[in-house]
Amino acid sequence: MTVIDEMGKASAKAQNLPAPITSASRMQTNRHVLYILMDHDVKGSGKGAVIGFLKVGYKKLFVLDRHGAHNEVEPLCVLDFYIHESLQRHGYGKELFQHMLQSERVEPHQLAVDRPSEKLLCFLRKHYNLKETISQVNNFVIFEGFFANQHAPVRKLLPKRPEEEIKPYSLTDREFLKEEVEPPWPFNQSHALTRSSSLGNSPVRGCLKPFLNEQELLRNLRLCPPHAGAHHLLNGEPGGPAAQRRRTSGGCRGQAGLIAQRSSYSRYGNPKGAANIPERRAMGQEPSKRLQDVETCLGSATIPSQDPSDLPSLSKSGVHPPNGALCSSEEPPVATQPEPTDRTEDPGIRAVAESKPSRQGAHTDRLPPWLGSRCHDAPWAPWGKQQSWTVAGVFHDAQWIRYKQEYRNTRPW
Ligand SMILES: CC(=O)SCCNC(=O)CCNC(=O)[C@H](O)C(C)(C)COP(=O)(O)OP(=O)(O)OC[C@H]1O[C@@H](n2cnc3c(N)ncnc32)[C@H](O)[C@@H]1OP(=O)(O)O
Repeated sequence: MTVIDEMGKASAKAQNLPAPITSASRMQTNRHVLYILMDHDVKGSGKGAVIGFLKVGYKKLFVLDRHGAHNEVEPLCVLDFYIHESLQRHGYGKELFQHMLQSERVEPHQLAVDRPSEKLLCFLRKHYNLKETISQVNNFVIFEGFFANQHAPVRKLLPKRPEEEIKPYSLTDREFLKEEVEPPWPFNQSHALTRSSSLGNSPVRGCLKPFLNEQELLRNLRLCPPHAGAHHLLNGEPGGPAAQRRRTSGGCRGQAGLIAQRSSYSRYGNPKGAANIPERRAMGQEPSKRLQDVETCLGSATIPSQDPSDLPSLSKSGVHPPNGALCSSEEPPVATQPEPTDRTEDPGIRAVAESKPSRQGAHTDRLPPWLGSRCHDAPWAPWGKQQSWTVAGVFHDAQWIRYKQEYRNTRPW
């Protein structure tokens, strides 16, 4: 394994590659074949010395023929080829290559070569008269005669349209050298989980972005399927109040999606969660209406729950309700009535307490607007009553919400 790793490094260096494409570990995970040329007579350790190596393997490729038609083929590919610097141009390369051709029973023109170096092109021209290449859109090079007597089945696809660019969808072994682009949240999560699981480790979360920007937030929310409660809004007349609501309901589809969003929003971003709004306001950045809608909606989806039986004791012991509103030990906390907006009227996107508090609070002026909106629906307002909420159109009782709170830790305060 050490020998293979060292050979891979030397080859990468000779080709100016940033990282080796041949290593013992990679050989274990694919079905490539490594031909190694050894000098057994070399003096020294008595174990011989490696002169060079040639790595080949079958790969599914989409290649263009002379007429520009796509062909799905699975040829034998030359993937890596290296002869030690001190021994190049001594005929060792030819010896190794010839052995491979015989062993694999292929003709040189049937091969595809993965991004050949100038030296290799000279080598193939000199020894095998491979001069004429057929242009490809990927990194593989094929030569004239490739499509004659194909040993592998060739499946013709529709000829490419001239105005369209063909994507290089044949992966090369050198593809990993390109910078890996991480898909946006939440797709990166499943990727991270899969990768770590395949290694036999317990799943490790991928990097969650500390704060989703507005565009990402809206885009991700739109991925959630619409819930039943929002359908009547979606069917409303354009331009009317229903259309106004449609914007908010569209951004907050699906309860599960809401909660997932909320989690990442508070846990990995600003510890205050939605408190980004006033901060941005202070910085002169007014969040857009849509974002406010979404954020309020997210806040609503994680309404602080209280088991009704706990509420009086909370108040008596002087513990403040979780939204931070001050309250006397005698009186229940008072909710702030937010500015009436279309979103606070929207049953599909906000949590609605069955019994709404009627009084306006004097202590909640320090609360930001979205907390006010939650206060309005404060579940602890009518003391001792059994509470239930409709979150994003789905009925939930206090126990459920409390469970969610405790086990998900999505409290924004
Ligand atoms: C898909 C891939 O693997 S691409 C990467 C190919 N590998 C490399 O570029 C690594 C560096 N190069 C090498 O390791 C070797 O030069 C190889 C593997 C390409 C060829 O091995 P060699 O043992 O040198 O080949 P061999 O001695 O049999 O044939 C020599 C011929 O190869 C070509 N060649 C070898 N070295 C060179 C060079 N420095 N410049 C130009 N052509 C060269 C020439 O056609 C040469 O013939 P010539 O000497 O008459 O000009």
